[in-house]
Amino acid sequence: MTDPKATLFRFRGERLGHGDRAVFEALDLDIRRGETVALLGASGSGKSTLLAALRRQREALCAWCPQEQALVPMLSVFHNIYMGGLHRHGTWHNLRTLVRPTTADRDDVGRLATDLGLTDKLFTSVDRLSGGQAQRTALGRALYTRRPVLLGDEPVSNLDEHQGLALTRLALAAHDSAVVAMHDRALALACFQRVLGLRRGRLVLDAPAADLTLTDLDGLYR
Ligand SMILES: Nc1ncnc2c1ncn2[C@@H]1O[C@H](COP(=O)(O)OP(=O)(O)OP(=O)(O)O)[C@@H](O)[C@H]1O
Repeated sequence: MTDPKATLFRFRGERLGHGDRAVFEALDLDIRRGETVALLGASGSGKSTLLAALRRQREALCAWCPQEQALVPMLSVFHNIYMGGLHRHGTWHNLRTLVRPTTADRDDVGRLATDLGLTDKLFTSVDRLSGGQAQRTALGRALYTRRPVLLGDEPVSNLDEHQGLALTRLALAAHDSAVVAMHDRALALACFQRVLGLRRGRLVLDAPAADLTLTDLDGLYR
């Protein structure tokens, strides 16, 4: 991927769904490298289905932050974030980290935890975190993969407005490209270049965020 405008994701008349059930009957969509895309639409409109399909196209490039988080509750914030970087180390290093992390890894993950406001929770197990703290841990695990394309499914939905804005900016700054599903229309317009709007498995809006107002987005929820 040397061309900064190269196509990153491409769908042509594609059917996307779950087993026999089609969510998108015939999706046409291009997303180029370097774009930051907010994915909006009412619950059930197909955002997660589309994100999963994007991930299947470019799995090795994608930092994945799923809605269901899939954290390991009995392990610490440190270990859950560290899991995002398992692929960068050998099996022995990863096993050893479970018991006794190196200073270098503690510092590396610790810096990220500080950016996420989790410094004092670094060695707290995830089952003792608030919903927002757990969500920040899941975002940390995605950031720690250090892959160039962020795919996020409502990654800051449990955070207050200010923290949601700050951490969205932090996450976007750490990636070349991003596609992030959300319900916060103001966040979409404030942080992303392009907005895609879905309604019942159809792409009904595709426009630069700079050309849109909050009112333009209301139609997606009617
Ligand atoms: N595993 C599944 N099996 C069958 N149908 C599914 C599955 N997951 C989602 N669906 C259906 O696909 C449609 C789109 O769901 P999807 O999760 O993509 O929507 P969404 O826009 O991400 O919703 P939300 O905002 O609630 O997360 C819905 O009608 C949903 O019921």
